[in-house]
Amino acid sequence: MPKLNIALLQLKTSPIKHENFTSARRLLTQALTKSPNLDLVVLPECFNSPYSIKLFRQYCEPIPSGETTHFLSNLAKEFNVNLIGGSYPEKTPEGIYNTSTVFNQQGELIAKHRKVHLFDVDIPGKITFQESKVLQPGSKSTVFDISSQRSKTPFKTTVGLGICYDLRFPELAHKMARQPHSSSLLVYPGAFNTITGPLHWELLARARAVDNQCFVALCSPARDPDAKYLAYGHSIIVDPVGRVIAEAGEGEEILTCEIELDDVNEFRKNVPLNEQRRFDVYE
Ligand SMILES: NC(=O)CCC(=O)C(=O)O
Repeated sequence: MPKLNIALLQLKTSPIKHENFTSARRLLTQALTKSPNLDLVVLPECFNSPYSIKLFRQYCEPIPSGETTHFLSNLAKEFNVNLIGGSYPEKTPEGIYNTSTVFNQQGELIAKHRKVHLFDVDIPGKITFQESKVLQPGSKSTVFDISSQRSKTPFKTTVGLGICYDLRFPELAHKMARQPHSSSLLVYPGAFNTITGPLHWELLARARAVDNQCFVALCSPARDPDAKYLAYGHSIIVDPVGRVIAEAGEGEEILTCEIELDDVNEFRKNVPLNEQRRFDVYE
C-alpha cells in the first residue's frame, strides 16, 4: 500500500528574512526527527516575510535566481525531501506575483505556481485586503508528479497546488483533480485570518476534498499576536471522504500525517462521480 508521509511546517514568520530561513530549517530538522520517512514537506504562504501589501515590494525576488529559491533548493537537497516552498513574492519585469515553488529530493525546481485568485476583500469593520494593489494574478493551474525513494513503500503520485484564496474556487481544484491530471492530493499554502478562518478554512478544505475525492492539505503560518495580519493557523489535512485527519493549533507547530494514497482510488471507485458527471446538462 503506497503511503505518503507529509509534514506541514506551521512556522511563525519574522520581518527578518534570514530568521525565516533559520525557522524553516529548524522545523524541518524537528519534523524529520519525529518522522524520518517524510516524503513531502510544505511551508506556509508568504513564509519568508510578514504577509502585508506594504511589504511585497520590499521582499520580492526573482525566481529562480533569488536567495529564497536558492535556500529552498539547498534545503530539499540537503534533507533529501520533496519540498513545497510555501509562497513568497516573485519579482518579474511585468510585476510582482505571489508564487510557490516546488523542489524534488535532488533540489531541482520541478513546479511553480503563481496565485491565480488575488485576495481582494472588504468586510466592513473587520478586514480589508487588496492584493491586486501590488500583485499580478497568475494565469495557470499547476500540477506536478512526486515520487519518493525515502518511503518504505515507494510511490509516484500527482499533486495539485494552489495558494490560499485559490482554495475558494472549486473550478481550479476540479481542473487539478479531475482527468487528465487526477491529482490525489491538493496542497494550498495559505494564510487565512482570524475573521474568515473560523468561518471557512476547515469547511473549504473538506469541501474541496469531498468534491474531488482526494486528500487536501492547507499549511498556514503560526499566529503572531503582535502582527498586523493575524493568521488563523490551524494547518489541516483532510482525507478523500472529507474527514479531518490532522489539525494544528494556532502557534508554531509541525503537523505530520501518513496518507494512504490508495484511499483516493478506492473512494473514487466506490462512489464513481467521475463516470457519472453530466456535462451535457451542466453546459
Ligand atoms: N492570503 C489569502 O489569500 C487569504 C484568504 C482568506 O483569508 C480568505 O478568507 O479567503
